Amino acid sequence: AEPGKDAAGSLPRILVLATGGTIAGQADPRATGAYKSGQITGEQLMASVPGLDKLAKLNAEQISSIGSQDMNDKVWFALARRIQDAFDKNEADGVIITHGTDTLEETAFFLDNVVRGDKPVVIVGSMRPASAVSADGPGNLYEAVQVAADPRSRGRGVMAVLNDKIQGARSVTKTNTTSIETFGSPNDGPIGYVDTAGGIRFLTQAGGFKRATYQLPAGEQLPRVEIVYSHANMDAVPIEDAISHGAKGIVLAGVGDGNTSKSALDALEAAAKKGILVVRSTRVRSGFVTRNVEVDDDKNGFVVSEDLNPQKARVLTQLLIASGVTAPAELQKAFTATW
Ligand SMILES: NC(=O)C[C@H](N)C(=O)O
Repeated sequence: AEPGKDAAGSLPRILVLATGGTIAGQADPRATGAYKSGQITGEQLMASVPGLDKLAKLNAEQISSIGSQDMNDKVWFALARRIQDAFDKNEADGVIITHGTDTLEETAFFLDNVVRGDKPVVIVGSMRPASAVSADGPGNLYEAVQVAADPRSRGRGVMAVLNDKIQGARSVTKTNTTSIETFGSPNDGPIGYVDTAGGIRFLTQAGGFKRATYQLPAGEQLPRVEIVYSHANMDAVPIEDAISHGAKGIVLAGVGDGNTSKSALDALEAAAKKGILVVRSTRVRSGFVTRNVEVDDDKNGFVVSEDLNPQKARVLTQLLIASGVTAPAELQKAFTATW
């Protein structure tokens, strides 16, 4: 069979789940420069890109129409359930999620941890609205379909496809506020490249790491986990605030190797003693937070986030709390990428 086609020569079936974002954004003709996310439906988006029908059989559904700065648990749960249902019933050979870029990495990581099976899930967005000069959405959409439709994409977890790069859910992060070259993987780089004319080149083996999968908690809500951002002259107030608002977990966006001031560390230690899951991450863009080097994690009862940035460490902390994991060794193991 030709690449992307099954033995019968039919095109792969790709389910497109639209959530909004700038990729679906449109400038208001009366306003200069400003635009509103989530104005164009998934159906319209797919119809606007020539040639997609030669790559796959596409079926678009609208899950939400929001800017991803408003992304929430309700949409996350709807996405996870719809994807799992489509895979379990063999309704689709791959899924594409159109999404805003602001929280794209968090949705990618959440789905990477809850969706079972090895069929491709691709998340795609754009930095410019459809109505902008040199809009990047159409090319990103075309490349997203190329990746989702390719059998070599199986067993790679959730992938972010933007601006010719294919990046893994664990490592991808937004690195620039406005540039179309914004998504990067500071620790390990992309897992592949895609070009609308030249096709796909993967740089890593499929199935490179086996992610755990967590059950979706009942209801539409993940436990409250706060991120506390450390800085010079840091005190305990933000941690005390998190505790007073019922946080079940606190992620430290620490300075350097996931560190913070003595008074803040003492407050985090007190929180851990109260049964709040404390995870040390870092505001630093690359590297790994190392256990028991600058901070005595064993004594304090802390977990380190390894290579996960604060916003992703928060997602995993929520899933661990929701799954009732409490053993320190199990909590720490969950943060270590097994590849
Ligand atoms: N480029 C974008 O998609 C930005 C937009 N605020 C969003 O995240 O939905």
